[in-house]
Amino acid sequence: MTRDQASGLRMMNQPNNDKVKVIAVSGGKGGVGKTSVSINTAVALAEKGKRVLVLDADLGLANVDVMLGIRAEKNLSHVLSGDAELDDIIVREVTKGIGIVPATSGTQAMVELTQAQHAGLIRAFSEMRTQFDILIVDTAAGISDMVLSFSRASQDVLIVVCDEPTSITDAYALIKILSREHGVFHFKIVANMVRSLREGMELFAKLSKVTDRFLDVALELVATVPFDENLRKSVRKQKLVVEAFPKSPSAIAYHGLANKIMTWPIPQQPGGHLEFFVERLVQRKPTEEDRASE
Ligand SMILES: Nc1ncnc2c1ncn2[C@@H]1O[C@H](COP(=O)(O)OP(=O)(O)OP(=O)(O)O)[C@@H](O)[C@H]1O
Repeated sequence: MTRDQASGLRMMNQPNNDKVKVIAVSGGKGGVGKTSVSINTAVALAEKGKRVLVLDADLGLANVDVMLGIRAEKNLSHVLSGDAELDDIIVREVTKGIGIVPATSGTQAMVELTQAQHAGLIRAFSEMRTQFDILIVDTAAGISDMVLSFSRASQDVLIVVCDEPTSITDAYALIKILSREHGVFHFKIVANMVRSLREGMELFAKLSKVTDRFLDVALELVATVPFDENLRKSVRKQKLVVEAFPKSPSAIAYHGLANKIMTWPIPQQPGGHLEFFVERLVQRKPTEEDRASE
C-alpha cells in the first residue's frame, strides 16, 4: 500500500463515515432480480429514515436508467481517473433519501486497477461529504473479479436466487468461489419470483442441500419475494414498485427485508465499516511473484 493510500484510509476515521453498513447484492445469474432487490430495498430503508447509497456495480446504469428514466453523465470511471468526485456523480433525483453511484463503464476488474486508480478510489471514499448509513452494492451477473471484490469487501452478502436450475447452479458457483478463495462463509439468501412462501423455502432448501454437502458455509433465508406483475408494471411507469404499488406483495417483501437489515449489527471498529470496505475492495489476491518475494 502506498503512503497516499494509507493516509487516505486514516482520513476515514471521521464521524462522517462512521458506522456504515455495506451490503453486496449478488446472484451469479443475470436477470434474477438483483437490481430490483437493491433499489426497492434501498427506498424501503429510506422510508424508515435511513440514508442509503446504492453503488451500481452492474454494467452502466442500464437497469436503473431504464427502471427510473434517469441518465447519468458521469460514473465511477471518472472518479477513478480523478475527473470527478464521488459526491458529484451521485444521482439524487430517484427518490428522497437515496443516492445512486453510477457504475464504472466496462467490466474492468477492481483487482486490475492501477496504483493510481486504487489511490483514487480510496481518496474518493475518504473525501466523500455525503453522509449515509447504508451502502448497497448492486453487483453484475457472473463471477467476474469485480463481483468477487465487492462481495468480499462487504459486511453482508445477499444472494438473489429464483427457482430455475441455472440460477441455483450459478448461485452455488458464486458461493463456492467466494468461500474457497475469498474467505466469505456467510450468505443471506433472497428467494425471488416465488409463488408462495413454501416455494421460497423449498428453493432455499435446494440450494442449502448442495452447499451443505460440498461447502463449509452458512446460508440464511432472509427474504422471499413473490412473483409480482406489479414489478413489471411499475418499470413501465418508470417507478419503483415500493412507490407505485406499496401494498403489492413484492413491496411488502422488500419492506420486510429492509426491516431485517435494520436489525443487523452495525460494525463497531473505528472508522465504521467504510474503511474496511475500501481496504478490502482494493486488496489484490497475492500473485506468484508476491509469494516468491515473501
Ligand atoms: N419478484 C418479481 N416478480 C416479477 N418480476 C420480477 C421480480 N423481480 C424481478 N423481476 C423482473 O425481472 C427482470 C430482471 O430483474 P432485475 O433487472 O432486477 O434483475 P438483475 O438480476 O438485476 O438483472 P441483470 O443481471 O440483467 O442486471 C425485470 O424485468 C424485473 O422487473
